[in-house]
This record gives sequence, structure tokens and C-alpha cells, in this order.
Amino acid sequence: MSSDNSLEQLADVIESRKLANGGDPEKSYISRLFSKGNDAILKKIGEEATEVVMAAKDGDARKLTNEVADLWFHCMIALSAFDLRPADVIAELRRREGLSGLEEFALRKAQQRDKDGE
Ligand SMILES: N=c1c2ncn([C@@H]3O[C@H](COP(=O)(O)OP(=O)(O)OP(=O)(O)O)[C@@H](O)[C@H]3O)c2ncn1[C@@H]1O[C@H](COP(=O)(O)O)[C@@H](O)[C@H]1O
Repeated sequence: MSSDNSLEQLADVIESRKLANGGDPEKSYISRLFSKGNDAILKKIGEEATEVVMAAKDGDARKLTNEVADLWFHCMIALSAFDLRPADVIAELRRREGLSGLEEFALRKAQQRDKDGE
């Protein structure tokens, strides 16, 4: 199974856990998080990102894998809250393929200068 498929399958589960789709905060962690609102979801992303940094600093590869999984999972809940899908993020990454980060940065700065000069 491709990783794209795994992410899309998890996104389907997350979608099904929305309260509007019958998700039950008593039975589902995801539904409980949705019931707490966007701030709670974003707070979890901040916590999980910090845990990723700590695991990497500790040099603990297994912990890093677990923490990145937690981070991706909570980012997917945030995407779902904004009615976005993993495919939207993958499309954005594909759009960037072949464009060096440094080139992209220079392009963005030039566009900003043009905009400021308007
Ligand atoms: N991939 C995950 C997944 N990853 C992490 N988590 C939960 O995310 C929570 C956050 O972890 P923390 O380390 O912050 O622990 P916590 O107990 O919440 O800590 P505090 O917030 O209380 O500080 C934990 O309860 C994990 O169980 C997940 N919960 C669900 N899934 C997937 O979502 C599916 C549906 O889950 P439910 O919505 O619970 O049915 C599952 O079958 C899984 O496939």
C-alpha cells in the first residue's frame, strides 16, 4: 500500500469522526478533540512538535518515529477541520518538485519586492 493511500484512509477515518458525521466524543479520541474545537487541535500540534524536537535531540530514532507519527496524525486532524485532505498537501509538495528551496526563496522575495513597489 502506498503512503498516500494510508494517509487517505486515515483521513477518511478522521472525517467519519466529525460530530456532524456521527462521531461520539465518548468513544473516539478524534471526536473528543473535534468537540474541544480548533484551539485544542492546534495546542496538540504545538505539544507534538515539541516532542519531535526532544526525541531528535535525544538521538532516539524509535521515539522520533513515534512522535512524528503523533505530529502527522494531529496535523491531519487540523487539515480535516479545514476540510482539507492529505492529497492537498501532497499536491503542494509535488508542485514544488524540482524547484530548489533557495530558488523558491529568491522567487518569493522578488514577488514580495514587486508587490511592495506597486
Ligand atoms: N493514529 C492514531 C493516533 N495517534 C495518536 N493517537 C492518540 O493521540 C493521543 C495524543 O497522545 P498524547 O501523547 O498527547 O497522550 P494524551 O493521553 O492525549 O495526553 P494529554 O493530551 O492528556 O496530555 C493519544 O491518546 C493517542 O492514542 C491516535 N488516535 C487515533 N489514531 C487513529 O485514528 C483511529 C480512530 O481513533 P478514534 O477516534 O480514537 O476511534 C485509530 O484507529 C487510529 O488508526
